Amino acid sequence: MATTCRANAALLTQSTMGRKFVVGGNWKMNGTKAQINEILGFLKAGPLNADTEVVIGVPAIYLDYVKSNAPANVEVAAQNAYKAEKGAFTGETSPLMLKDIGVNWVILGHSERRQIFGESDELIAEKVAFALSNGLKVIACIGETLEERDAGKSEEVVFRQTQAIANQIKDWSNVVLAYEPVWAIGTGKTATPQQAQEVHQSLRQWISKNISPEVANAVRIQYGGSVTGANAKELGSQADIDGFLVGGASLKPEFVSIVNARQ
Ligand SMILES: O=C(CO)COP(=O)(O)O
Repeated sequence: MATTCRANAALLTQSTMGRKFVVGGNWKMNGTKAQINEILGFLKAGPLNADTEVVIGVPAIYLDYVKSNAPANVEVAAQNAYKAEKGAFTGETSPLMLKDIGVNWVILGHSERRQIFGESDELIAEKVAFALSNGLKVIACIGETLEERDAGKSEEVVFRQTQAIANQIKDWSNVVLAYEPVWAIGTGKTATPQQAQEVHQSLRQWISKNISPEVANAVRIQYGGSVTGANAKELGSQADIDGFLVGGASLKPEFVSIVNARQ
C-alpha cells in the first residue's frame, strides 16, 4: 500500500512537473487608463513567481497601451480574434493585427462569447486553428452551464467542446485549455478543488485516449470561475490543475497572490 501510494505520488509529481503553471487574468470589458495604470502598478511591484507564466487578457482598445507598459514578465492576450487575415468584418480583430502590435496570446471561446455572442463550438475551433496558424498562443475556454451540470453532462460538454478543437488542429503545443464551469463564473461559487480536479483529470484521460498520451501529459489545463487569493492555493495544489483563468480578482492586487499560489 505504502509503495503504491509512493509510486502514485511519484507519477503525479512526474506528470505535473513538466507543465509550467500558467495564470491568466481576464479583464473582460473592464478598465480605464487610470485603472489599468493601477493594475500595471501592482503587477510591476509583484513580486511574481518566476516559475509561473502570467498572461493578462486586455480589451482590444487597450492592447497596444498595455503591451507598451506591462512589465516584461507579464504577457498580453487579446480576448478574441477572428478567423481571417483581414477584410470586411466590421468590429473584428485579426490575429495578424495582434502580432503586428506584439501581442502573442489570445483567449478564445470564453463562455461569454459562446453565450452572449452566440459563438458555436465550430466557430471557436476555427478561430483557434487560425490563431495558431498565425503564430499566436491560445487560451481555449471550455465548460458546462449549471443546467448541464445538474443533468450530469459536465464531462460530455467539455469533451464535445474539446473534440471540436481537436477536429481543427494537430499541434497542441501552443494551446492552454481553460476549464471554466459557467455556474462558477462571477458568481462567487467556486468549484471545490475536488470538483475541479475531477473534471480536469477526466479531460486529461479523454485527451490521452482521443488525441494522444503525449498531448494529455503536456497540455496545461487552467481552472477558472471565482478564483480568489483565498482559494487559489488549494485549487492550485490539485494534480491536474495547471493554473487559473481569473476574472474579477485579476483587476485587484490579490491577483499577485493568485499568481504565486504554487510557490
Ligand atoms: O470568466 C472568468 C475568467 O475568464 C472567471 O471570472 P471570475 O473569476 O470573475 O469568476
